[in-house]
Amino acid sequence: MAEGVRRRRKLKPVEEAIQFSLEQKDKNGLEGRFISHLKGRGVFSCTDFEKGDFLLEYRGDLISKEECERRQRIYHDALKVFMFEFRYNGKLLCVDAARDDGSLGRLVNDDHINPNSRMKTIRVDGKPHLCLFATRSICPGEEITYDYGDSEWPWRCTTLSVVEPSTLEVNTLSQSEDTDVEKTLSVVEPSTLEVNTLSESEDTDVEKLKVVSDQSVLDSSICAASEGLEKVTLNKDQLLLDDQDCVEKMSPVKEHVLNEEQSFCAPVEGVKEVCRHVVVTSAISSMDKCAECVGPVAALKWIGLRCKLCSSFWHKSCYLKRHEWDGRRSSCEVSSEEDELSDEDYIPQSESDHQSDSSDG
Ligand SMILES: C[S@@+](CC[C@H](N)C(=O)[O-])C[C@H]1O[C@@H](n2cnc3c(N)ncnc32)[C@H](O)[C@@H]1O
Repeated sequence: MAEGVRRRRKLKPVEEAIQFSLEQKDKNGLEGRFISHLKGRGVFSCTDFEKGDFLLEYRGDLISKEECERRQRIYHDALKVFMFEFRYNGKLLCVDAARDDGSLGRLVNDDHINPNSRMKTIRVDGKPHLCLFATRSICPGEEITYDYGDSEWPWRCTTLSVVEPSTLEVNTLSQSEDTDVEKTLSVVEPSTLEVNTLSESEDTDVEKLKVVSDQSVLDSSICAASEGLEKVTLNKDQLLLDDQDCVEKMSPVKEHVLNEEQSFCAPVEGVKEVCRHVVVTSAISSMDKCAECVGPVAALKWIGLRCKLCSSFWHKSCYLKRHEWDGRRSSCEVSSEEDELSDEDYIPQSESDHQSDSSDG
């Protein structure tokens, strides 16, 4: 067949995952949307996907356990949820997606009951990448979800919050979404160690290992334990089998302190905000959350305050509730860090600052 008319071979899902990982791009057919004040944003399909299809990469900085610990010390809670820890080749690693680079992988929400995708690690040029693959067919309009792993994620419980009638707000737009229950507890199955070798039509040339965490290491009631993790090892040109070790666990960080005594998945206790914030006025993405009220922001891009060190952002009025700000810089209570930025680094406060204050909290 002549070169010009040779039909391009459809890429296998893992090959596609490599391609998108290398290009640092998201695939067409998916979009981010604001869902509700409780859930924040999510990712939705605008096309049909088949079981096994590559969907998205959870893109961010690939960092070591030590760097992850360091960033956790300075990040606000609202940013820590974007840190995805996982074990790879026996090492604890983290993909830090706290910086909003516009990628969709960081916006995919949890569903432990009926998720439609699963996170796998693929190796590209020697480095692990976290990629989501469909576990069933997905229709246009469906939200993409995966199981964050066994943990007491607050949204998983079923306790209804009691709202005083006097504080009820009439908001026709968000009413239906906000009747979502507030979740405070979850039932967690005890972890067991199991290793399965599975084969799936699309990935027949790779071995997939499923490992659920060892109970001796994890307290299942508090840990973001691993579940259904799969590893696909690849390089740019070739799919390789890699059976020497397996991915033990992966999950977005749920407010963890990582140190040797507490296991990897112990919850944070008494972690103080140590960032001496250096705030500047900044245009904030319409879908980002204020670190203080974790609340909604304006429908359009808004002007708020952003810390240059930890990248948290706030409504100005929210920030001022807890911090001092002279219009140029600010500091948090607990820190020994000196901010050494020059005056040129600060954007003066302007009238346009906090134009979205109406949407506070
Ligand atoms: C990695 S972020 C996902 C994107 C997030 N929804 C946003 O708007 O930025 C993880 C955070 O999303 C929220 N989230 C994820 N799954 C959720 C769910 N099923 N219900 C409610 N909130 C959820 C929680 O606030 C969680 O800390």
